[in-house]
Amino acid sequence: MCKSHTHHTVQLLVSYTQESGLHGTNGLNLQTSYKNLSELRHSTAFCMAWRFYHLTRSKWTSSHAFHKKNLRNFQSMPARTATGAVYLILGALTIEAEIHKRQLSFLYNIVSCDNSTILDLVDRQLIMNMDNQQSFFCKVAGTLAMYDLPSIDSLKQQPPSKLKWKLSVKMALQKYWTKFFLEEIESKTTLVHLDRTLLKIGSVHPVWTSLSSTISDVKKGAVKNRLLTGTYLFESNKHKFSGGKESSLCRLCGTSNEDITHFLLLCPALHQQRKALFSNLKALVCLCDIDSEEGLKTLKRFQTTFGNENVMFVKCDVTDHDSFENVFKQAKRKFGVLDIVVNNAGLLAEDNMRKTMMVNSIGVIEGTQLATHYLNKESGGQGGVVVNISSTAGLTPVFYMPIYVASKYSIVGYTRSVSQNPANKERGMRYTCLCPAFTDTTMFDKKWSDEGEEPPPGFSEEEKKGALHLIEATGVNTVEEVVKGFMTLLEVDDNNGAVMTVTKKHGIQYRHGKPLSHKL
Ligand SMILES: NC(=O)C1=CN([C@@H]2O[C@H](COP(=O)(O)OP(=O)(O)OC[C@H]3O[C@@H](n4cnc5c(N)ncnc54)[C@H](O)[C@@H]3O)[C@@H](O)[C@H]2O)C=CC1
Ligand SMILES: CCCCCC(=O)CC\C=C/C=C/C=C/[C@@H](O)[C@@H](O)CCCC(=O)O
Repeated sequence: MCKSHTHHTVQLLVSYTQESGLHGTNGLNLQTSYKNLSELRHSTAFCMAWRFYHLTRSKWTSSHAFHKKNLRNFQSMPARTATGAVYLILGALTIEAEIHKRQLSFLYNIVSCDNSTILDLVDRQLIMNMDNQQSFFCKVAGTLAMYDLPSIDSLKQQPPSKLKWKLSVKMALQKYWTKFFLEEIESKTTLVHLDRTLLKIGSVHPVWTSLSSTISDVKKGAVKNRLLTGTYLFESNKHKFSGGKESSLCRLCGTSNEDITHFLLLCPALHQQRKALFSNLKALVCLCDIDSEEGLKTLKRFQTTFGNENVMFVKCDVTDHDSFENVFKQAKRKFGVLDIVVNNAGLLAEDNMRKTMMVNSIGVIEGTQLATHYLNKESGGQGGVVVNISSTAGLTPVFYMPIYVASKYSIVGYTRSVSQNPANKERGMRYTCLCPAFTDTTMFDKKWSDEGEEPPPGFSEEEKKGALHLIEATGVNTVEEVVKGFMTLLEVDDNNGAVMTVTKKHGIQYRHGKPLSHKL
């Protein structure tokens, strides 16, 4: 069969097979489906031909495109899906790698055979033809180098067992292409919900392996896959893309805009499904506060929601190193692994400069250092995220609370600086900063809005007036609004160094743009 004939025949065969029911959404388990197609493709003369012939650039390009399209179709992924995700989720090799695999197997067969005529021919080729780009030996030498495999000479001198060679080739190909695609998807914002640690060429992502083969389950898998790869179209996307012509309201509940947060966490119409799914998830929370009375009240509430065993309270003073470290020790003892630390303790006491700086500034720095030690991959942790609670008063001067402002500015500068540490990547650490404006909490006491009350300690009547004026101008966040910003900081995993404000007027905003890589 001539090579163009082979190429065309294989493309046709594959297309017919997909249309005749091999496709995952027709009810056949996707893994089985992909395996069958690979077998089919490999059993034809396709690879036999390709391992020797020099294909034209356009044939290569069309083969790559054809192969990728097949993998996308299998997984019901739209054309806009990031290439790396198409391969990594199915764990599939590229067509180039498939051909390399066969090329290397063929090489092994000839260099390890005991036919002296063939071996002489190999020697002659190695002397005469290594500069000829079209020669099999020249090509295969390049393939060996690409995958960091032993040279032809060393293979000839000490051929490993066939099994060992097959295994080395498989591992080398998987390693190379996993790295290649992980690098390719690193900066893809559409893939923020995809856990990189589950992606490996050679193994199928749980989004496919966790499904049964029923048609409805395979279809659900396709939706999950689109959510993971950022290609699912929510009503809010349709609204945006249609220039406002289509509604952004969720079709299930009809009350809020449909985006990923609404769909996964908030939509009341999906409450039952969520309850069933989330009941298996454990939210392990360690609360700590200097005020044990309030702390224990909150513990009770959390126990009702998350279960007695999943929450704990440790009394602590964040200005005291040992007291603060004790929280990390106790939490680690009970829960095993720590992955999120929120440095939230703070106070407003303009009449006590030292206390303000100790709690709001030193306390946060201490908490960040302890978190780095207890979460860090290099010191036995699994990596994680630190959220430091500053304030909009950490970004703008406020004349009547300069000490509070100083303490909150320091958190922004400190968090942005530690986030630039080049070691964070290896350590698996990221650091973020949340800056809410006035928010309806205990700290935002009645005295700020009630004209009849005395000004708070450390404030004159004049300063209180200034505060009320500012509060009126900026508005007061609800706790839920701040929580939404907080959850976004936790969930978006490429936001190391992010500083987020939450204000009544503008909602969630990132400040300072995307953090720059280390500038010094
Ligand atoms: N409520 C608001 O308008 C805003 C608050 N923030 C910040 O949010 C954080 C939380 O504040 P809120 O919930 O509003 O106030 P809150 O007063 O309810 O919470 C602060 C907590 O910190 C604890 N704390 C104080 N000193 C401590 C110490 N030495 N060791 C351990 N715990 C200590 C307090 O006991 C209290 O439970 C604070 O850092 C605050 O500065 C930021 C912007 C706006
Ligand atoms: C009253 C209870 C305690 C106060 C706790 C706070 O931290 C509240 C925030 C304090 C001051 C807020 C100032 C807000 C200023 C606005 O102009 C704001 O919109 C500016 C935001 C700064 C920025 O985006 O760069």
